[in-house]
Amino acid sequence: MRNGQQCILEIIAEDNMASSPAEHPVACQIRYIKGDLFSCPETDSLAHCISEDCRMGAGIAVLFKKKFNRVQELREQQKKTGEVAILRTGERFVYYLITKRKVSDKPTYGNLRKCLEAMREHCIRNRVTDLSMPRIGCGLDHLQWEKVSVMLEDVFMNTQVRITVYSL
Ligand SMILES: NC(=O)c1ccc[n+]([C@H]2O[C@H](COP(=O)([O-])OP(=O)(O)OC[C@H]3O[C@@H](n4cnc5c(N)ncnc54)[C@H](O)[C@@H]3O)[C@@H](O)[C@H]2O)c1
Repeated sequence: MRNGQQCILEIIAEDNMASSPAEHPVACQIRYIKGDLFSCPETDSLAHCISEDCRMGAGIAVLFKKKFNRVQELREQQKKTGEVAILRTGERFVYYLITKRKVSDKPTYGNLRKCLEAMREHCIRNRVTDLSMPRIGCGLDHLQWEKVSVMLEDVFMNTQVRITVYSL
């Protein structure tokens, strides 16, 4: 026969299961700000897209290279398309989504998604709560923001990560 305490514990456990994230997905709402990405709080982690060779000769990547440099450190991580190279600087992480092999290639939505999933796993493991980025993949790389934003919301659903997207 069960004692009262055990019974209460079992009810709490059932209650917790009923409100599990799988049954009540927590939507990821992207916040939009018009302005320079680098005006975001210094504690926000940052993300943008590059190619495997880590050449950052055009677009917003040039600004990342100027601000953080450490290109050799990024190259030494030897990340491939679909993965993410990462720098830690102060309290923030800077994510370099490797969305394509060469600078002259164009990324696929599938590879961008793999990069976002890799970044999500790192964010979760490292308790990243605030992540700022430009409209990734949608400038020189010609992806469509309507599709990329839906993908971002989907990948970061059920996480504690608040995403802010800056555009000029
Ligand atoms: N030769 C090269 O090195 C070369 C060639 C092609 C592309 N690229 C670069 O471009 C590729 C990434 O393309 P992408 O479309 O993801 O990026 P992107 O075109 O650099 O930028 C994405 C979006 O961010 C916007 N943006 C630019 N500066 C700012 C700012 N300060 N604040 C907020 N928004 C801003 C920009 O207008 C665009 O809509 C990478 O390969 C990267 O290295 C380099």
